[in-house]
Amino acid sequence: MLEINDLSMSYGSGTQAKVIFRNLNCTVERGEIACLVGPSGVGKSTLMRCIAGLSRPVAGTVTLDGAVIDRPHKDIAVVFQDYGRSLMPWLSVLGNVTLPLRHRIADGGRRDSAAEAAIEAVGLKGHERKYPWQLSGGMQQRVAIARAIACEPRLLLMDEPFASVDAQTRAELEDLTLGLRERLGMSVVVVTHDIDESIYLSDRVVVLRGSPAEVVDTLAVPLPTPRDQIATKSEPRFAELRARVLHEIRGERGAAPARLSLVGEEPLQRTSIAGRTA
Ligand SMILES: Nc1ncnc2c1ncn2[C@@H]1O[C@H](COP(=O)(O)OP(=O)(O)OP(=O)(O)O)[C@@H](O)[C@H]1O
Repeated sequence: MLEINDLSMSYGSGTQAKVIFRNLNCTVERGEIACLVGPSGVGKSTLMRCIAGLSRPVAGTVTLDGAVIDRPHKDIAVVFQDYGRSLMPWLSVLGNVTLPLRHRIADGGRRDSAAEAAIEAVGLKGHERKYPWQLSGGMQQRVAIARAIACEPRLLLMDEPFASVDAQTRAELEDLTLGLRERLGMSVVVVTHDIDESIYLSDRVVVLRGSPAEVVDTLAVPLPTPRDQIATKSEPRFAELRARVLHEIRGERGAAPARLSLVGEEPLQRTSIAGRTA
């Protein structure tokens, strides 16, 4: 559904040009959650901006169901880390969620209904008339998620969405994201620094490393669904995947745990950087 084809991106020009990534390839299937992980500064947010159509790559394409994305697209919604800056403090919860619908749904009643449904879906029913500053950080991020899903996107992009909330709220928002994907069937791409989170949320973890960055591995996550914060994270395969992702991020590929295929019912599926089974 989402295809990243030979994507190259750099900042600056001439001798000052800094190449962030070159000829990057990756795919995300319909209804799949993929997490992008990698060292700080590797280019994860830059890649997300290209996928969102907010930055123009210097070469290559991003396509959504075959259509080239070269500007913001109505079927792609973005949730950023900093809910404090992405919500409008002078608008109520309902006003914030309604905002992007103004250009899409002409009828005010229908617009409010769509926004109210999204607010209910993120568990904020009853808070419609409050302002962002009257809500906790986790609730504000729920408003940002409601605003994103109110548009019924085919692709939801989340850039370190839970980095600014406490651990308990983070776990709740992870489960909310999994539930929304289940209900709405959209594809989701998440940038996260939290390796446990990347495995818990993902169908696939995409590891970026290097300068220019490369997709050094794409790991299928064959953990049962629905996921559970305690049961899933207690699985031996969860610990194996965590070790594997950490090794990949650190560039210790040769040191990846040898027990991978010995624990659990099935060996972990390994896919190549193009997403093909290796
Ligand atoms: N607008 C810009 N102009 C010039 N350089 C930039 C710009 N945005 C990002 N960079 C540089 O591009 C590189 C990749 O940045 P990016 O924010 O994409 O990395 P990241 O992997 O998301 O980092 P982090 O995990 O720390 O958020 C960094 O060296 C950064 O300094």
